[in-house]
Amino acid sequence: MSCVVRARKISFRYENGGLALSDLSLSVHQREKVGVIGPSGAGKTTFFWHLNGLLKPVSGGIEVLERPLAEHKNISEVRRHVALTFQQVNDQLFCSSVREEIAFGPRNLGWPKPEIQEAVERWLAYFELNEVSHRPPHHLSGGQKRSVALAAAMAMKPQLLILDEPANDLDHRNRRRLITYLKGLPIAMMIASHDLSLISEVTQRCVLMDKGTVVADRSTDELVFDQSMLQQYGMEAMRR
Ligand SMILES: Nc1ncnc2c1ncn2[C@@H]1O[C@H](COP(=O)(O)OP(=O)(O)OP(=O)(O)O)[C@@H](O)[C@H]1O
Repeated sequence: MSCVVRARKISFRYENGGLALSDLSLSVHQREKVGVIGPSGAGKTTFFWHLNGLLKPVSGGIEVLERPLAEHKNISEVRRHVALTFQQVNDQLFCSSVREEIAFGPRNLGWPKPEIQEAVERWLAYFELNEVSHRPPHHLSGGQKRSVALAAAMAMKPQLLILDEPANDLDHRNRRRLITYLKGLPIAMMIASHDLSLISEVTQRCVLMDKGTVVADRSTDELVFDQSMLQQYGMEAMRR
């Protein structure tokens, strides 16, 4: 099966900072759902920002759909395939209505009107946003904002959806809804979260990061219950 994204030995250092990524290699296949866990500061967000070109590695390389990032026409093309949703959902919403927010990406890509309309209707329905479709995203609840950000990402038909702490600000009911939505999306996904139960419900494979690199890459069912492994990295495993 071909890879949606492949990182080959990437390293990165922030200005004035230490090494945030160190020789990190990882591949994700089409339709594969992968959890990314690790202690705070392990480099999860930094890694995600490399996958759609927001940051560039100082060494190593990233391939999207089997082509190095530099060989894609431009960075917008990469971001069409690899949709990143931010930890702070407010950073992602800027249009005057939910409808506009979902239409923004497809419109920017120059899609014909009927296709844009179809994408908007499809994702409004999937994320149960019809009732708020004319409201400004900034006036919605945290759960609804999260859904709008996901709908806007999905409207561009990405091959890989990257979610950074998607359940951060959600109450129980909205967290349950999010899990159902994510399980139903038939595309590759990478989810960074400290919520191991969410990771175990949505993903089949899980990588553990520490100090900017991958220290374990196993089936989610094994890794999230591995008390001795997770304890080494200051994390608490799930209990059966
Ligand atoms: N803008 C920045 N400038 C300098 N150092 C940074 C910057 N952003 C992150 N870092 C450092 O890079 C390392 C990796 O941070 P990153 O946010 O990627 O980790 P993380 O695993 O996503 O953490 P968390 O689970 O808390 O979200 C940390 O040591 C962090 O302090």
